[in-house]
Amino acid sequence: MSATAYVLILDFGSQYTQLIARRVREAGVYSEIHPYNKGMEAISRNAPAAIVLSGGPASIYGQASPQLEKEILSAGVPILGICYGLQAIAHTLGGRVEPADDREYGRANLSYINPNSWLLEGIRPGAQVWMSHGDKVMMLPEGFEVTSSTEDTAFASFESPDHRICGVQFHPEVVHTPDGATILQNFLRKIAGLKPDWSMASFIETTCEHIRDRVGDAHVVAALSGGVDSSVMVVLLHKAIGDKLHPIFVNNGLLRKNEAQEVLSTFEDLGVQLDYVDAADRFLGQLRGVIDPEKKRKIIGQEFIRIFEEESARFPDVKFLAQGTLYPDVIESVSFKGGPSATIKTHHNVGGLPERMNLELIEPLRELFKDEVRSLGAELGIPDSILWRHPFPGPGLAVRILGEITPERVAVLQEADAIAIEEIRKAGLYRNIWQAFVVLLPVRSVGVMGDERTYEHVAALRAVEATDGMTADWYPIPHETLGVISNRIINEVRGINRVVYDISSKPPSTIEWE
Ligand SMILES: Nc1ncnc2c1ncn2[C@@H]1O[C@H](COP(=O)(O)OP(=O)(O)OP(=O)(O)O)[C@@H](O)[C@H]1O
Ligand SMILES: O=c1[nH]c(=O)c2[nH+]cn([C@@H]3O[C@H](COP(=O)(O)O)[C@@H](O)[C@H]3O)c2[nH]1
Ligand SMILES: NC(=O)CC[C@H](N)C(=O)O
Ligand SMILES: [Mg+2]
Repeated sequence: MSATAYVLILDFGSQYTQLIARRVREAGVYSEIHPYNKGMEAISRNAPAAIVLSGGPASIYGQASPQLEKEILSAGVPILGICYGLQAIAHTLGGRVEPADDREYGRANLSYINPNSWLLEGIRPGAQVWMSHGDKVMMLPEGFEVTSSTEDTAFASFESPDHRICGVQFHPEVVHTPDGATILQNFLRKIAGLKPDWSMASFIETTCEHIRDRVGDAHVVAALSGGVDSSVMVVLLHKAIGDKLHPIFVNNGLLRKNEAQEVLSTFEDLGVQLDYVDAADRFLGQLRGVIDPEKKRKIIGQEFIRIFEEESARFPDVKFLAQGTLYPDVIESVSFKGGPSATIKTHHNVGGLPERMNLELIEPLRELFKDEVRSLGAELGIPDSILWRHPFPGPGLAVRILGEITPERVAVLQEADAIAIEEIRKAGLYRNIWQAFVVLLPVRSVGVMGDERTYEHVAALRAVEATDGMTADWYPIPHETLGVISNRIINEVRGINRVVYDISSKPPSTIEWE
């Protein structure tokens, strides 16, 4: 994205890092998230107009805690430290950070605001802010000025004499800090002098330019599932490089009922030529006897890549593989060294990739969230019927059949899932729900059907609401609809005699069961 002024966000492992990126984009400025220890590398590659240091779970004075690269502070770029980021600035410049006697979590109010503050311009004393810290700055670096305090925290924010380095102990990126957007705007506009000129339209333009530069005369194969992300990615790349793009759609035998036919006809209508690979036997063969969820994911990730490599031999000069990877796929799969965020599950398209791969990756949506991808898709003119499909994971029904995957179990789950979705659509709920599906449990229970004893599988219905999939709550489908779904599944699908409803949120559960 070399032509665009951007904000470099250095991630110290906060749960909110991705929210910072969003807020910056919402303020009309492009941003990129990099690991905390790769800041200088990013700066030397492409100088940012401003830097934000995220929060993080560690204590800056602790052994092996993620440290701020000292040169960042003298790079001449305006810097905003948030929570751990503020503590890192104070610690690195000779201030003092210590464990607090009174830890502060949740609501707090700024009892004092320094009228000289550039960052807090327009914010009134008493403003609510959201806190989440157990450590405190006890002494400021030389020359720095305190710009606000709460009852428990003397140094709730500070600024350097020239106002270009500042920090806030509270979290301006969360909605519970009502003035957070103003504070971030003050930083971006007043302190860093950035203009709000980033939009989805400019994203399309710069991304296309960037892809054309990178690809040159080479050809690109694209992994297309027919889902939201890869459909948007394919249309974007097609705009950038035209016929040098070869989308490949793989039937891994783990798709939903009739999905392969539907995807083929949708893209035929859109006038996009697909390379269709029916590899159901290959995937199901590899997965035989495997029950460990992480093993399933890795096997599927590797098999996908092998197929893409094999297929790419059918086209001339293929050097790249394009995928519809999004930011949440990355953050939940990767944990970088010394750091902070944990691996939750290996998304097949990120951590599931084999170590040696002959194709270079192109992932133009890697920094975006699903709702942003949907608005990008709308900007590209993609129909709502594609953009508003529920997300469906690449490993497909493999992570919804707990225990061993067999062709019979796949068929049972496909039927049950199709009934649930059909009834959810009929009830007019499809678009209110982020994702709904059925999970087949490796548990059997006793039932009675037509005076006969049955001993069959239990199915779980899951429906969640979310905006980006990073957090989610279970969706309250009305009892009447639940009743119809359960009734139809038990009556129409042989092999299931009991349906339960999953009422867990994420966290502490996840959306998929594996
Ligand atoms: N059956 C498939 N054939 C080819 N590529 C696939 C397939 N399934 C997944 N992929 C690749 O893996 C990526 C990640 O899958 P993921 O499910 O997150 O995205 P999606 O399918 O494009 O969108 P959605 O999240 O809406 O389902 C896809 O963007 C695509 O590049
Ligand atoms: O393409 C994908 N490959 C995967 O390996 C994968 N695992 C989870 N998901 C989807 O990601 C979102 C969050 O899921 P979890 O709460 O289960 O982690 C939900 O939308 C999941 O469906 C995946 N998508
Ligand atoms: N949210 C944060 O960044 C917390 C920073 C640090 N771990 C503390 O507890 O004070
Ligand atoms: Mg998908």
